[in-house]
Amino acid sequence: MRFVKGHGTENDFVILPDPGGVLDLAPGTVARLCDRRAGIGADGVLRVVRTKAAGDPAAEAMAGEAEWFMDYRNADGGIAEMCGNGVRVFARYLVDAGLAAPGEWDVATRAGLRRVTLGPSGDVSVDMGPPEHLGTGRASLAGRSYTGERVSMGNPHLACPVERPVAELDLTRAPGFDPAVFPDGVNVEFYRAVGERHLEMRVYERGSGETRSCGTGTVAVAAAAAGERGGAEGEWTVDVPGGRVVVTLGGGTSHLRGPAVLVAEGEIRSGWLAAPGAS
Ligand SMILES: N[C@@H](CCC[C@H](N)C(=O)O)C(=O)O
Repeated sequence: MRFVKGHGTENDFVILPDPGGVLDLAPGTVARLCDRRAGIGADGVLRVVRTKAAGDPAAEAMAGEAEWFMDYRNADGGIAEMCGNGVRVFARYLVDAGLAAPGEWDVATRAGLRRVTLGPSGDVSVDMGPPEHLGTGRASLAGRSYTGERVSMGNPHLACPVERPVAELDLTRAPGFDPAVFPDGVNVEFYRAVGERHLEMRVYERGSGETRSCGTGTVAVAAAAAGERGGAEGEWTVDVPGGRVVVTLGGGTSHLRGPAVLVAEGEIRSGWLAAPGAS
């Protein structure tokens, strides 16, 4: 099976081209592919499938509007509704592979259609839809409790403001949260203002652990920070361990812009896929 490796601000993905939807992507297979020692290594998998062949009625209902469906999986094999860096890398892959033209078009995702804008090379921008503010929530980390804003970007986030530099946080363990408040789990972001409309952020992602960036998370923290300042719309810069993205809030939606890089491509040995360790 062919694969491509890519990343958006070092949030990295194994891209699996499966236009006809023939691939049986079991959670264990995804986890093995994402394993950084025994597999290729990544924060998640992007299966590139034609919307009409996605094998999911909700996805196939978008076939008239989007040719391609982003079937995103977390590193643990679990399914997530949306991935902001993933959709940008997905779009870059489609253009690079000649499967879509540079310009503006919709990608189908489990969270609905997402409009991407890209040239033949360079940054990719995506309309992420309106951040949904759901009130406050709490997380715990290293014996401390944090209050944040619950934000849905199609997937669940808890955006927690902190006073100290985010580099000082210990994210080697998962933050605690109340499963009654977050029955499907949650991506927990910690952010701090470092300038005017300028934030730094670290994240512990549901299903992937600490990653070096989370696109939906950067929009969630920008939306939370804007909410604290009375709904400040416009451009927000968000620094993450893997680089920098720009979030624009306004017009009843949000946009995420940043790099999307294809790094390598190759062939996954079919013997390894069938029986890892045996080939
Ligand atoms: N890294 C992604 C988010 C991936 C999904 C997330 N872990 C979840 O389970 O919701 C991004 O760039 O948005």
